Parts: sequence; structure tokens; C-alpha cells
Amino acid sequence: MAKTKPVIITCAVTGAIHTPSMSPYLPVTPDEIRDAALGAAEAGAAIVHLHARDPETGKPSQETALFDQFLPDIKAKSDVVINLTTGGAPTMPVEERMGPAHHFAPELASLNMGSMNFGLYEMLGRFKEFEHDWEYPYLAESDDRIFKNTFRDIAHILDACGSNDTRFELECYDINHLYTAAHFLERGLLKAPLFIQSVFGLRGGIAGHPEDFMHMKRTADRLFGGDYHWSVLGAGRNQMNLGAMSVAMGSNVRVGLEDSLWDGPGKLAASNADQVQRIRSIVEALGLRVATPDEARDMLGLKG
Ligand SMILES: C[C@H](N)CC(=O)CC(=O)O
Ligand SMILES: [Zn+2]
Repeated sequence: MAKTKPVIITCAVTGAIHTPSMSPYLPVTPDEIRDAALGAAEAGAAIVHLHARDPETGKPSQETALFDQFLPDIKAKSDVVINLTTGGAPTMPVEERMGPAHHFAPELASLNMGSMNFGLYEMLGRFKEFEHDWEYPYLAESDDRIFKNTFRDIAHILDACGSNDTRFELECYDINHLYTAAHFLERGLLKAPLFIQSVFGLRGGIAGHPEDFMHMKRTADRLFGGDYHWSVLGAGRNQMNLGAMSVAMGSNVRVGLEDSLWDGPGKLAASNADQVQRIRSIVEALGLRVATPDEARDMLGLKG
């Protein structure tokens, strides 16, 4: 019987979209981000996806000096794979967004495969629940938010970071992003095996319905054959149900407070490690096992 591949768990510990006012457990300071990353690795994450924040305001920051306050510690205390954001925050220009990944030359960097209207969670059929929240600026202001990543921006990041042998977590928020990945593979700026992170449930992207899920998977299988590793990120309430579907299909999964603040209905996650532990228990309940950082390196062809 074919040996089942271990499941790669990625943990995105803080991100740029959620604000400290939304959860007291959101890591903000360099020490909090370090501890969250080490806790997630301890719980079973093979990869940690990292952003930085201004320790005073909690606002997203791509200051390399801030990353420098947690990266050396994480590397000294863990062999977890480091994945640095090139998405930064939607308001940042491409040079600012890609700064840390270009400077630190990590094994992995995230890369959004296109431009899009970048809302918070999709809320189709549930707007009434959110309507009263609308007076909160962070929800209304996301009505104007565009994340810009043109073909030229993407090519620039692929070229600049790729020349450091950094490989990419390709964030695909919709079907068209898969075709953009196929385009850059054909253009020789992307090398197989690809690491496709399908993002479900963000307002402006594809929703989190099982039909959407299967449509993304079928399209990726058609475009990339077996020469890619699929991972699934469900935003907000989609995190664990779509995560479970992904691992049940022998694929990989991303969790973390960047993507969802919850640990079960109505309960704020007290740590990133809690979410890693929850998805790990699902993986092991299915008779599968989680990948170690070195197994993830082998599977994804990372420079180590
Ligand atoms: C949905 C996630 N916020 C996607 C993300 O992690 C983008 C990035 O950092 O480049
Ligand atoms: Zn991110």
C-alpha cells in the first residue's frame, strides 16, 4: 500500500489584518511573535509564517529591524521552517512588502498570486449578524481595501527572492490565481514542485463551500498534475472544517491567528499552539501523522 505522505502544518502566527482590539491573544511584540512561533513548532507545525508589528501600536510593519528581534531566537531554539511574508499589509507598496524576505533570504516566502479586493471574512448569508458591527472602522474600511500585486510585482518578487533560493508559498485566493501560477511556471520564474496555499473564505476571494474547495483542487490537479503540494487555509470559521477536508484528502493545512482568531465556535484561541493542537488531533484521528520540519524541506525542495 502506497506510503501516505505526512501532513505539513503551517502556522501563521499574527498576520496584518486582525487588530489587537479583536483579541487579547494576538501576538504583537517581537517576544510574543517569537514565543508564538516556538509554541506552534512545539505543537507540531513544520512551518511558521511570520509578519511583524509595531510593538507600540500593533500596526503591521515590515521593518527588518523588528524581524531581527525574533528570527535569530526562533532559529536558535527550533529547526522549524521560516516562511516570511511578502504580502505585508495591503496598504504597503511592493518594495516595502518584499523587504524582509529579500533581506533575510528565508527558505520560504508567501506570495499572493494576484491583486484583489481584500475584505475580512466572507459573510454571505450572514451580513445581518455583522451589520451592527459595521460601525467599527476596520470592517467598513475594508470596503475600500485593494491588495495590489500586478504581474510585474509578482515577477519582481519571484526574481529578487528566487535568486536567494527562496521558494514560495503561493497564496491562491481564487481560480484565476492558479492560472497565474501556471503562467509563471511556464515563464520559468517558478520551479516545480509548487507549494499552493489555497485561501478560502476571505471577502473578495473564493468562499469556503465544499464545491469551491473541490473546484480549486480539480483545477490545480489539471494545471499542475502531481508536481505540486496542496495546502488549505480557511479564513475565520472555515479554518478547521476546510482544514479537516484537506488532510482527509491527503493534503496539507495552514492554521494560526493570522487567518482565524477562533478555537471552536465563539471561543477566542488563547494561542496559536491551541489551533495547531486542534488540527493535529484531527490529522492523528485520521490515522495520519504530521510532517517534521525536515520532511517538509524534502517534500517542498527547500534549501535547508
Ligand atoms: C490570507 C492570508 N493573509 C494570506 C497571507 O498570508 C498573505 C501574505 O502574508 O503574503
Ligand atoms: Zn501572511
